[in-house]
Amino acid sequence: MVKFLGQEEAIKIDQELFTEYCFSVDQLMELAGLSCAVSISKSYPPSEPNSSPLICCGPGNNGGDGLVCARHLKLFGYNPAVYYPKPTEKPLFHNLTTQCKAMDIQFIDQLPDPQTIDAKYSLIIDALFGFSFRPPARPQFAEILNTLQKVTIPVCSIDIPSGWDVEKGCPPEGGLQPEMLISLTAPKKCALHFKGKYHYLGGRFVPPKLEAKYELNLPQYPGTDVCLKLD
Ligand SMILES: NC(=O)C1=CN([C@@H]2O[C@H](COP(=O)(O)OP(=O)(O)OC[C@H]3O[C@@H](n4cnc5c(N)ncnc54)[C@H](O)[C@@H]3O)[C@@H](O)[C@H]2O)[C@@H](O)CC1
Ligand SMILES: [K+]
Repeated sequence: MVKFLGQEEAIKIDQELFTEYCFSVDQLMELAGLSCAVSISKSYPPSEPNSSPLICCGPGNNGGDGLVCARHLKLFGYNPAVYYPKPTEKPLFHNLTTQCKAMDIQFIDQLPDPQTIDAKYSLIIDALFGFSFRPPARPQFAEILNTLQKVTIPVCSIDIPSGWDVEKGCPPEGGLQPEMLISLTAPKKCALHFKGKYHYLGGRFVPPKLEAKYELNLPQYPGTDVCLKLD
């Protein structure tokens, strides 16, 4: 069985990819975001009427995956919009935002109320927080999560359902219940509590020696695919 990572282990693997293997964040983020877009296209094909995902991006690298994913979804024929309430100053994030805007992806300044979200969009892509999140969410994001909990369109979470404890899962007071989860690199322990329909693995960039060192026991990706549906 594939290994479900604890928070510290996920952070350690991430660090090792950058230090020992000399990947840049841009490289891994591009592969992660692409695998998210491909996974989403398999579960929610762009040919379905009104294929307008709203990608909610947080302040860290999980948000960056969301921006990359938005760009690829646009190329796949979707009409994505982005909500990015706390943009990061770093050049990488500035570039990703510029690329999206240059491709006519709409950025919205305010998150509408749940009813308006349901009427305007087909899917929420939750790229708010990944494996570095520590609950509880601070007020600005607690409010955003509270709104997203009330929408009835499906939610697809990238790496971690935002607001969840990376290891223990959904907080006792309630949280997002995504229909789809895309685990990147390897699933984290919270994914054991995921009850949605589609669980994908993406981020096909783990060097075999690193996989062996951490005994990730990753399933075999089919052929040249960048993602894989887990049972
Ligand atoms: N090596 C990997 O596995 C890769 C990871 N990537 C992505 O990077 C993610 C991890 O990114 P980061 O380490 O930047 O962290 P996150 O994106 O998980 O979040 C960090 C940000 O959230 C804020 N934050 C943390 N707790 C908060 C709270 N309680 N309330 C409000 N804000 C809070 C922090 O201040 C920081 O700005 C992964 O989950 C994955 O999506 C990919 O981009 C590329 C490869
Ligand atoms: K997320």
